[in-house]
Amino acid sequence: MSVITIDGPSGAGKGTVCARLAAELNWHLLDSGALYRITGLAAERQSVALDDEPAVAQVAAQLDVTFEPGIDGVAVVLAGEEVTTTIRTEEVGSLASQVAALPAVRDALLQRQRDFAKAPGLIADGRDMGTVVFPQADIKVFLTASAEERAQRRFRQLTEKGINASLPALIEDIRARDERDSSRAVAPLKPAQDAVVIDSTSLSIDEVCDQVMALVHQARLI
Ligand SMILES: Nc1ncnc2c1ncn2[C@@H]1O[C@H](COP(=O)(O)OP(=O)(O)OP(=O)(O)O)[C@@H](O)[C@H]1O
Ligand SMILES: Nc1ccn([C@@H]2O[C@H](COP(=O)(O)O)[C@@H](O)[C@H]2O)c(=O)n1
Repeated sequence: MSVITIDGPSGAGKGTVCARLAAELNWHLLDSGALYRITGLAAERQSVALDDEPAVAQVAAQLDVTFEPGIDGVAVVLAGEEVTTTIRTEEVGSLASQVAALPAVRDALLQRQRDFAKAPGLIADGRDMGTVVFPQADIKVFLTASAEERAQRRFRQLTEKGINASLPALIEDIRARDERDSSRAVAPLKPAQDAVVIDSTSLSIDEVCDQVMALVHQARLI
């Protein structure tokens, strides 16, 4: 059973690339950010203060969540309610990065993430997949891009959905999230020592996927 980890900052293209690779290889997919987003949302809905670490960790440990594959992708169902779109908002992203800074929350989600590793293989998307969750992964990629390019991508993504967005606000938000994710004491966002760094600032999605597939062939995983 092989594992490929793709870590990196928000908007670098991890989710897009991981989904394509998982489909192409017919492997399992772990969107670890979704677990932190769901934890943030569940804590807020249960009126749990985000700085109450034991209480938020309990929310994380007891998440009543299912991932239901369908024609339009994977539906996320929290306590019987579909929250697929809700968890993708910038607001929930911010809740996620707050709860993700709590060590007890990360501990509570660790085994749930490792349980996604099943034959024939797993593509794991996150911030600490190669450093903490799957340190023995066969291939580790750190996918990055400039903050301006990542904000532009997010801006296009939101305006295509008809959602009003401000580019300067998105740049600021992305920088704040990078700072929070990189400076936290536990599992900070950083490339694993043995990661291959891919800067996608001027690469297309296809070019990034081709580079990762070249690593897959080089490692003879398929
Ligand atoms: N190389 C690329 N060139 C242009 N656009 C891209 C590229 N990679 C991804 N995108 C677009 O950028 C947006 C963000 O990509 P994606 O959601 O995959 O990033 P992410 O790293 O998973 O972000 P997050 O961690 O916040 O979920 C999407 O609209 C996607 O289509
Ligand atoms: N392995 C991970 C994944 C995510 N986070 C935190 O969750 C936030 C949301 O993640 P997305 O990938 O869905 O944008 C992210 O900003 C991180 O704070 C994490 O800590 N570890």
